[in-house]
Amino acid sequence: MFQPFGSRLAQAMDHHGPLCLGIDPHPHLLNAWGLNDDTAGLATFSQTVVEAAAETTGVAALKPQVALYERFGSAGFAILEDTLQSAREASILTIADAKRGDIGSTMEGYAQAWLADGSALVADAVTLTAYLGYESLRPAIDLALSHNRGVFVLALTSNPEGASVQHLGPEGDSVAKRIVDAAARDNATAEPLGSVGLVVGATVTDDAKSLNIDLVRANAPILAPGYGAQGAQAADIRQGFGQAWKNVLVNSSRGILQHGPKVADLKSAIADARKDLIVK
Ligand SMILES: O=C(O)c1cc(=O)[nH]c(=O)n1[C@@H]1O[C@H](COP(=O)(O)O)[C@@H](O)[C@H]1O
Repeated sequence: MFQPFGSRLAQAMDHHGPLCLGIDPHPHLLNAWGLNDDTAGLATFSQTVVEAAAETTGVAALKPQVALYERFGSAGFAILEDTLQSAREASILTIADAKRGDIGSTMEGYAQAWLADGSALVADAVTLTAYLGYESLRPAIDLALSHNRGVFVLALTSNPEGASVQHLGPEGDSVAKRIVDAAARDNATAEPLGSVGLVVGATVTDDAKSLNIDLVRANAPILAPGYGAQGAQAADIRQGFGQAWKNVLVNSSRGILQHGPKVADLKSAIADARKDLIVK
């Protein structure tokens, strides 16, 4: 793992395409897969998704949704650790979707949990929220960069409520724009792609334009959830991101997971999504 996260992700996207498969073990999905909503069901679900991703070309990264493990307490975290480990063994990049954020001194603890060598929960990258200010995330950003890992900072989220905070600010200087501009500074010299990623929902690309946000200059991997279950369509996402599309990692969770529990069916859903997202 000698290359920066941004380079490793760029390589994975060149090979697999732009799909990030979210591992979101919702109770209703466990039930639909014929599993109990318990830790045994959680473990089977998670291992099946990793197996499907490992057996096919098309998944540039796996993004386990931490909340849906956390609901089982320490037993859920143990399964998350195993899931991250299995993905590592299959050489698939992992993004822990933990959405962490805190004052700098205690942010260091979250950074150690998700980004430090040897931590049981270590992932290639973690999602962060900058509500306490972008610079409060510095311990995680610095640890990520020094350990060839990455972060994805929420900028413009896919949910309709996000605008009530993220669009605030004088014209041309919204909260979201400030976050993107701050990431751009951290990524300024990185090639081919920075390791300080941004989350920009696939459903809100119009907002990025109207808020005058320059996603190309950010030189950031852009995690774009909203494809599939939240309704964003591939052609609109490509068009919406414009020149920044080459840096976009499109997440789909329920849209693909609903095709389980058979590995073969998950693999064909992955192949369909890949085909849908890639323009030849
Ligand atoms: O950080 C995220 O991944 C995220 C940010 C965002 O703006 N919107 C969003 O949906 N997500 C996550 O992306 C996944 C979307 O799942 P599906 O709607 O089932 O594809 C969930 O795990 C969400 O928590």
